[in-house]
Amino acid sequence: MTAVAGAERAAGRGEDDPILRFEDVRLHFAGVRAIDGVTFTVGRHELFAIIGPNGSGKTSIFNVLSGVYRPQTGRVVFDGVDLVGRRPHTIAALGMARTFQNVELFGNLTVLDNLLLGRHHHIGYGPLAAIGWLGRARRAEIANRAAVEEIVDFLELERWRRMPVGLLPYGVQKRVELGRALAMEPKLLLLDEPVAGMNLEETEDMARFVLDIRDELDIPIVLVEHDMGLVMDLADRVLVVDFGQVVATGSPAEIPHHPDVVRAYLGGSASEPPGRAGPDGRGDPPRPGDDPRREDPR
Ligand SMILES: Nc1ncnc2c1ncn2[C@@H]1O[C@H](COP(=O)(O)OP(=O)(O)OP(=O)(O)O)[C@@H](O)[C@H]1O
Repeated sequence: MTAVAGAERAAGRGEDDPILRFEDVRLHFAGVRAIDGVTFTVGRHELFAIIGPNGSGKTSIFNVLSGVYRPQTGRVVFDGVDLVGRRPHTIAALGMARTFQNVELFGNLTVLDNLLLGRHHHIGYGPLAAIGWLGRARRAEIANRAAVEEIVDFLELERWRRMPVGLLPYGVQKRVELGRALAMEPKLLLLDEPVAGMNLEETEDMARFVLDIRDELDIPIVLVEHDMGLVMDLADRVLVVDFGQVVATGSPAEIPHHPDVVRAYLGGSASEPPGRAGPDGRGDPPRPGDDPRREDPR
């Protein structure tokens, strides 16, 4: 970790000049209020987690951030640029990279080629130069390959670098997807359930890489994750949403004891200890389908 980044996080100074402002955003689908007036900021050195029961609006927030959904009202300001109404590829080019709940890679391409695809915003030359393999195209290609090799090194992917991604274990595929997002040299990384479906060893590896991205690469991260142990271990701050609204925002130490958070997860009183689906990192994490209160209209 850079000493500056750590000190700034500890002092909470990331919020004075946040990389991201999500301001009073509302996104409705017919009668469903997927996001209902949510506001938060993410600091420039921060690992910010979003948690909530199934159907509470987490993915919708990611989809608004990355331009998949356009909110009816509210502002999303990323590094000084208003994102509402911009297309996903424009937002990606502005420096917001995303991984998905399910692996979205080209299974028949090698690890190296999948990572190179993440560099397409950095190509910087036209088709003629590419056909002629002219100076500019050649230099860019060499630089892109060097950048990709650094990622291979950083994420410890050496032994699989020339293998088709489709043949690799699931945990490695998720790591390649993370690598492809890093290949974009993002200013902000959105991680959508990065350890979903992983075994313990793969989860521990992923946790280590996520922390290294924040601390060594100094890239701020927004994390949506059902694994509460992971969230409480990694996050600087946690936002809890339910029914599209903010329940609480606070440190991992504060959140499990927040009365409204306990109520949101258990539907019980604040004096009840967090239990099976409690956000304390001790109980089983809530899984898709766990929440009996909601029908998914999709
Ligand atoms: N495209 C859509 N059309 C209609 N309703 C939608 C759409 N996308 C999301 N919703 C609804 O918005 C609400 C929030 O859904 P969202 O997927 O954001 O929740 P989530 O917290 O990510 O859930 P999970 O933890 O299960 O992934 C749900 O009621 C969902 O059914």
